[in-house]
Amino acid sequence: MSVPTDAPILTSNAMRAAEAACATGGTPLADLMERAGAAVADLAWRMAAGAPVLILCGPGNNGGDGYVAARRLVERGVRVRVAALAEPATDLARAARDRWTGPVEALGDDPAPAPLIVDALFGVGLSRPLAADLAARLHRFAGRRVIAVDVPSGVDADGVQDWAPPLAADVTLALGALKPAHVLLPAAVCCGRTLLASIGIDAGRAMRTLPRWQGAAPDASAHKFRRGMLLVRAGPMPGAAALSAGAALRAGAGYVVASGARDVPFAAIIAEEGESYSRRLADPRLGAAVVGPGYPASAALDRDVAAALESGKPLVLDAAAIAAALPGLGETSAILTPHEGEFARAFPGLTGSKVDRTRAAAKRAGAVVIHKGADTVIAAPDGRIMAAWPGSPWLATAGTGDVLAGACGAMLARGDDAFDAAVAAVGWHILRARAIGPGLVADDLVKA
Ligand SMILES: NC(=O)C1=CN([C@@H]2O[C@H](COP(=O)(O)OP(=O)(O)OC[C@H]3O[C@@H](n4cnc5c(N)ncnc54)[C@H](OP(=O)(O)O)[C@@H]3O)[C@@H](O)[C@H]2O)[C@@H](O)CC1
Ligand SMILES: Nc1ncnc2c1ncn2[C@@H]1O[C@H](COP(=O)(O)OP(=O)(O)O)[C@@H](O)[C@H]1O
Ligand SMILES: [K+]
Repeated sequence: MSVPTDAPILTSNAMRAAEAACATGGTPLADLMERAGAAVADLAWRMAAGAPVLILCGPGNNGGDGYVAARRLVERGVRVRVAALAEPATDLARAARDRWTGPVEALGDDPAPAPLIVDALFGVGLSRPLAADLAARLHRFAGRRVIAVDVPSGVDADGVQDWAPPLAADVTLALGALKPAHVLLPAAVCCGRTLLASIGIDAGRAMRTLPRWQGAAPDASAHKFRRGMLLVRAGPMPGAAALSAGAALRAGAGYVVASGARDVPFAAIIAEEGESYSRRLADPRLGAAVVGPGYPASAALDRDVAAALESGKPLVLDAAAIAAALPGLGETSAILTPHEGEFARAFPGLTGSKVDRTRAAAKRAGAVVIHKGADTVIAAPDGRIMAAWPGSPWLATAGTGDVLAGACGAMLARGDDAFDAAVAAVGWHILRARAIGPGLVADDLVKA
């Protein structure tokens, strides 16, 4: 499973708007469909490697892409059959169908499978779950290699509904831009490897997949304080703060103070008595502070969060510190790092896809939100979104969230904009997890 890095993502509505803008700008929609179908054909030609191909066409423009691909594949000498669910229902699809000169079988007659199936039944226009009889028909193709055109048919492209597609894809070719379904669970796992055919649409930069993390080496003028000084506040489970502090050093902070933690992973971490916390917050060299790792809700947490907010420093707020800080967050530059349960508690009543909910939470809080999980979504209050699918499933182990909070602190302490800091920290976290792989424990992210 993979998606292209630093690639645009559009919802179905935004896609239609981009499509319309293209048409207004002088590119007819038929040209877009021709480019889409050509890209599908090119991929199918490579994947078929000489074997026959069966293209399943739906009634809309997704089906239109299928007819174009069929024509293009025949031109390249591939043995192609087409099976249609229904007659084309749009002018574009009808025109594409009319230029396909081969026979069209009926999907309802259960056509024989081929080694490669191209699923061009439904794309962003799916308006309800697939009928049971169609799902049963598609199940019969399971086990063949499958290319999904735009999205696997049956998936809600916007990622709001968790409808399951009957036929998971080996490769999904996203058209114009990725859609939320390519980066959100449960659909993302059904897409296999997602590729992007940009087909000349201007997809903007508001919502994207994570860029590959590339930590720049410190420049010649660097010194420890300029690289960022970070304070990590320990709670009743000081091991969590120790992991955060260690991660911050590894992620590039120049100077890390752990307040109230004794057993820190590196001698280079300044482990201080908890009493010096408020004094440290006032240190003019301090770039940022982390509160929350290993610190359950309590009056003490409330006091520590209040002191952190009072300091005016950029903050990383994790776990119970998120809900504790929200009422007083004001203009504080902050990154909030909830997992699903913490998110639901801190931001009740939000609906829509994980992207919609994370965007709304960032706006409500006026802070950057890293909504963690296998399909991590990062949102800024100004609407910027970054989707981190697929991370590394080896991160599903205790303490890795503490490591992420520390990495966020390092990026904030060096002066990054909070959204850029969150993106860099998530990228660093995933890259390190992938490098370690099987058997990863949170300490490895810090020590390895
Ligand atoms: N964006 C771009 O730039 C480009 C987009 N392109 C392509 O267009 C695709 C979007 O096309 P689209 O809008 O025509 O919708 P599509 O997904 O084909 O399906 C709609 C049809 O399905 C029907 N229908 C819906 N649900 C159903 C169900 N459960 N069971 C049965 N029927 C159902 C629905 O009927 P209705 O809901 O009205 O009953 C309607 O007839 C996009 O994904 C991409 O592949 C490229 O060609 C070029 C550039
Ligand atoms: N299945 C998964 N695939 C990829 N990343 C995951 C998965 N499960 C959890 N993660 C990541 O691991 C981290 C876990 O954080 P969290 O739940 O706060 O753990 P802890 O509180 O024990 O430190 C997050 O960065 C999350 O995105
Ligand atoms: K499809």
